[in-house]
Amino acid sequence: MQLIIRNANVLNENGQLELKTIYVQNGVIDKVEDGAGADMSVEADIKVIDANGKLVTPGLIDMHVHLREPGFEHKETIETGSRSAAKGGFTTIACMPNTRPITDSAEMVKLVQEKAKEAGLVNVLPYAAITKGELGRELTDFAALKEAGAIGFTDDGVGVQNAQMMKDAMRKATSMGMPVIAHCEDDSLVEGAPVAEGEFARKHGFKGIPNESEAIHVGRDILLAEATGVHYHVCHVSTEQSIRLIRQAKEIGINVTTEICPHHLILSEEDIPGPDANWKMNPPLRSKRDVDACIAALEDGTIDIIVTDHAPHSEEEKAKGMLQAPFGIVGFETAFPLLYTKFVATGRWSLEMLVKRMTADPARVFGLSAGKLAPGAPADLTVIDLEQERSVDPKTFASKGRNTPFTGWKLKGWPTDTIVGGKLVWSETL
Ligand SMILES: NC(=O)N[C@@H](CC(=O)O)C(=O)O
Ligand SMILES: [Zn+2]
Repeated sequence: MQLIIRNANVLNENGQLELKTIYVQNGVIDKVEDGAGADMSVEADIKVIDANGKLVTPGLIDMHVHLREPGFEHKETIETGSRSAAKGGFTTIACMPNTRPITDSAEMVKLVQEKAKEAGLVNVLPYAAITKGELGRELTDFAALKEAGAIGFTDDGVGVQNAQMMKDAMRKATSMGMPVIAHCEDDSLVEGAPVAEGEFARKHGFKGIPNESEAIHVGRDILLAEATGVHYHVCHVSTEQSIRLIRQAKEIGINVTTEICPHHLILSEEDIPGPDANWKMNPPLRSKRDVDACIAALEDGTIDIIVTDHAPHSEEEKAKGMLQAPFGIVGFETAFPLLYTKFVATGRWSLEMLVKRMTADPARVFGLSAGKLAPGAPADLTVIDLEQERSVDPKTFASKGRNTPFTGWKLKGWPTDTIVGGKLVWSETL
């Protein structure tokens, strides 16, 4: 046996917690036994982790992250991003291609994989661009990118503006059994606007980003997905209108899935305290009405999964102010505690639902072998202390990014140990 985790509180099929002992061999879960497990004497070659009754879940999965390497190493590297993910309890992450150069060639996909392997922390799955340079003009070589290991196609960071281009991409992706993942944004409606339309924009004299700039693409692409049969996945959904369209499309059997970020479930534009770019992200914080629609959609399954959209930027870049600073906030190290504190500790959601939307559901949507805690599954596991309470302090982040609107928030449910392929890659006690 390679690793034994005893005293693990594990969710059973009925969503109840049960004490288990998890045995790991060759990077795979070998068996899960009832009970806390004997106080095993330490044998030289077996590592024993005593979870002390803490929650143990399948490793968290994050299907929308920005690792910035190559090209923007001052914001993050694959190594610092992987460490930040591990600290947040994530064992599998899927990284976006908006690096410099853009991940639009087999060579770049391989580079990301090599750097991730060197870091040796979490599983990093690369997305590749839909169009060369994410410029929206010419499709990339989908076959070569798939062959190199890309798991899907996306121009995240920008929307594909041309409908014919998107349709061609979907046709090609369908023929290869690959998903198209879309950042939904119509450029003509958002130019020069740093925040959503609403009270905050009016008060500070900013042009507002309207809801329909997202929903127009969602509606267009649902029709294109219907025509082409592609698996169409909507990035970081944030509006009532997009949700309405996705719900209707699902009802009539169109192959559409979607994701949401913690901040779009917790914050609205009314919460923005002032013109501070740590509150600037894309999509922007919307109205309370949108937040309520997002929560309800996650609860009824219209929204399939939770992602962080971890988007680190340097302090200098974020200090440029609301208009000039880039969009994006970090997400790995606060995601689980935020959602646990806000929705589970308050009794609105079951623990089971939160864990499912961050493990089994992303695995189902993207066909991954991860996401379950059972014999034969990869030994990717997260230990979480549901009782531990502390405040968010960006200075302690493993990420290079400090750009979060959640500084000082007192949260419960902090990951304490992260295991990938049977290897302890992060522990608060290390
Ligand atoms: N979400 C953001 O606000 N920013 C992302 C791009 C993106 O995901 O659209 C980034 O790369 O910084
Ligand atoms: Zn995006």
